[in-house]
Amino acid sequence: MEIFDYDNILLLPRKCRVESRSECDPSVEFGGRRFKLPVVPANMKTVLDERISEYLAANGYFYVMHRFDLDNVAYAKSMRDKGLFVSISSGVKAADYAVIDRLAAEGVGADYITIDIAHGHAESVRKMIEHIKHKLPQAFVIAGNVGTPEGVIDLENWGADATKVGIGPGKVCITRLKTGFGTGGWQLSALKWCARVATKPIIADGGIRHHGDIAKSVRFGAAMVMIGSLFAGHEESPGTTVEVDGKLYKEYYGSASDFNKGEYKHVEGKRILEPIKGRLADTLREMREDLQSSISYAGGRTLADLRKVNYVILGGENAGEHLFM
Ligand SMILES: NC(=O)C1=CN([C@@H]2O[C@H](COP(=O)(O)OP(=O)(O)OC[C@H]3O[C@@H](n4cnc5c(N)ncnc54)[C@H](OP(=O)(O)O)[C@@H]3O)[C@@H](O)[C@H]2O)C=CC1
Ligand SMILES: Nc1nc2c(ncn2[C@@H]2O[C@H](COP(=O)(O)O)[C@@H](O)[C@H]2O)c(=O)[nH]1
Repeated sequence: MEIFDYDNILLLPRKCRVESRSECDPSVEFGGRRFKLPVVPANMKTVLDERISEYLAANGYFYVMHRFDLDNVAYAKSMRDKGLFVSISSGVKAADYAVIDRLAAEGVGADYITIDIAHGHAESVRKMIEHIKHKLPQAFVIAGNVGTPEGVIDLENWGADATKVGIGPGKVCITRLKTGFGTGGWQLSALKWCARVATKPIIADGGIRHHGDIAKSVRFGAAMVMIGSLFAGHEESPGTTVEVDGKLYKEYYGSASDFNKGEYKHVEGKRILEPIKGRLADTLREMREDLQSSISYAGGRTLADLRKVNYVILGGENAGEHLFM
């Protein structure tokens, strides 16, 4: 199997078919809605809050609200009151079952539910998918995280409508150091490996460091790309602002860090400081422009055209040119 990651792959251009990059359409259909970008901010406390999720939903972007220190039912009701779609996260504990029961009993429902646990290839996830499908059959269920084709196949067979791939490639992740497991360092080839067996959409989760990595994720099979660090550190971001040597930073911490958990138990995440990088809307605009450029280099007009390009692996024993998947 080829092993590579975002920083040692480049996509190869094909003859341009547009006169302007504005003709390239980076929008994507996902779970019955069309979104402006195949990108979703990570469901983490220092990446988004209620205000950011409202902004995203109201402006044509996909979002997944985090599930930490949040009343999911009250949150879902407030989104419904504003006429916005509801996309929440769920764990697999008793309290999470109670949330699903209340969403059903109170008629609030949810449009998207992301079951988001560290080791998502698990019976606990099978049971939660089953429960959601029973109580809220209209909800689009995203389940993860997994890092192997076996994980994708099982989650799909258990009823997940999309799977989330990525064990430990995140910027604030320490899973591979603490446990010796994961897709950190080879996330892009793990995505390719998983996409080969997937029959439903995959969300590539973690490891995105540059906007070009979004196009690379789509090339190797992602329908949607989940991003933490590039979205943390905006003026609107929820993390605490910290000043170091006259420069402003925002904190960005892992959901499995002691900062998120409130205790040092099964810690698999750390806290870092992200330099403040301006307004979220500007980053989203630049991501859209960059992805339009990517599509033009692919010789295409839509996101799907990115899947058609060849690529080269730079350096290492897998180096060389590759024709299609
Ligand atoms: N993508 C990634 O690489 C990772 C992401 N995270 C993120 O951190 C957050 C917290 O994750 P998590 O701790 O799972 O969520 P929860 O604290 O909600 O735990 C979920 C359940 O899964 C169990 N569990 C967690 N890890 C394992 C494991 N390795 N083997 C068996 N059971 C397990 C927990 O039990 P118990 O605690 O008793 O074991 C608990 O019952 C999530 O948002 C998750 O996505 C965390 C680590 C890696
Ligand atoms: N191993 C851990 N992974 C985590 C933790 N908190 C979040 N995450 C994952 O990281 C991505 C974001 O990655 P980035 O490279 O874009 O910053 C996020 O979506 C989760 O899947 C954690 O504490 N440990």
